[in-house]
Amino acid sequence: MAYVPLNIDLTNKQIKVIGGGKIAERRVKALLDSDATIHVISPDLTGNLYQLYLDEKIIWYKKSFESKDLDNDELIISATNQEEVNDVIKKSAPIHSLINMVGDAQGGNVIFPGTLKRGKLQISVTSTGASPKLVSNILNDLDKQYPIDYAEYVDFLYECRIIIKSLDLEKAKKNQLLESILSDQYFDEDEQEKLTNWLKRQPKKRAREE
Ligand SMILES: C[C@@]1(CC(=O)O)c2cc3[nH]c(cc4nc(cc5[nH]c(cc(n2)[C@H]1CCC(=O)O)[C@@](C)(CC(=O)O)[C@@H]5CCC(=O)O)C(CC(=O)O)=C4CCC(=O)O)c(CCC(=O)O)c3CC(=O)O
Ligand SMILES: NC(=O)C1=CN([C@@H]2O[C@H](COP(=O)(O)OP(=O)(O)OC[C@H]3O[C@@H](n4cnc5c(N)ncnc54)[C@H](O)[C@@H]3O)[C@@H](O)[C@H]2O)C=CC1
Repeated sequence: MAYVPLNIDLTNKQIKVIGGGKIAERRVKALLDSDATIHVISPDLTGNLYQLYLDEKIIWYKKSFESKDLDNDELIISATNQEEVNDVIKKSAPIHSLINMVGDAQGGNVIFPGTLKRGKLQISVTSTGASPKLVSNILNDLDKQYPIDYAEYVDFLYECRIIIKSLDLEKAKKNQLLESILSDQYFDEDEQEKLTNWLKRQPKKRAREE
């Protein structure tokens, strides 16, 4: 089975996480920024999940899973430590749902990659279940390669790209500019400022059309 990498917007979607242990907590943390509604079904919760429940970041059903618990869920995360329960969850999932089986890489239709985040830059790595530890090692290497302040650097690139797109230039010239802003000198904030100011002074596309 081949898994296709996609980045998904889950705003206002309904997510059910079944299980309240360590891995459920990891998934909930990965989903917290998504503005989805997160329901957790589990007789117990880790301390951190319980705090998220108190803070009203998640909705908690203090109970064991039953088939009827799944209805309009766009994403289901099966994260109990009971294989039989995980099997029932999989069988009860509505046909259209995305389902992640944390204990069986190929059992669901969604795999959570390991992710390194630097603001708008996200690097996701998966081995499709072959070796989570390899994924972890690769993420550690990437962590050293892309320091924390990369988030600001990526914001700078984003700002430049918006301006460059608006300029009165041939496509080839724009591509050249987009390439040149990747030069190491622009890791420096003063250089960044000089360049953005210069770009802002260049003639805009619309100015000529008018
Ligand atoms: C399919 C997937 C789940 C999904 O899609 O949700 C999955 C499945 C399983 N993991 C298992 C075990 C371990 N997982 C880790 C670590 C991570 N696992 C992650 C992802 C995934 N793990 C998904 C695809 C991964 C891929 O791309 O290949 C990471 C990358 C991201 C994350 O979880 O957030 C995170 C590193 C994050 C980081 O370091 O930052 C460690 C290492 C450790 O904890 O040190 C171990 C113990 C060592 C070992 O067993 O190898 C087991 C056996 C369970 C058992 O034996 O009971 C299964 C079940 C199975 O074998 O299928
Ligand atoms: N994806 C990954 O990286 C990893 C996945 N795993 C897999 O994930 C599974 C869960 O691991 P952990 O979170 O560490 O286990 P855990 O023991 O910390 O948590 C299991 C949770 O499931 C709940 N649960 C049990 N029966 C239930 C039921 N009938 N209905 C609702 N909730 C129920 C428990 O109350 C508990 O909250 C493991 O069995 C393993 O197969 C394990 C390690 C890493």
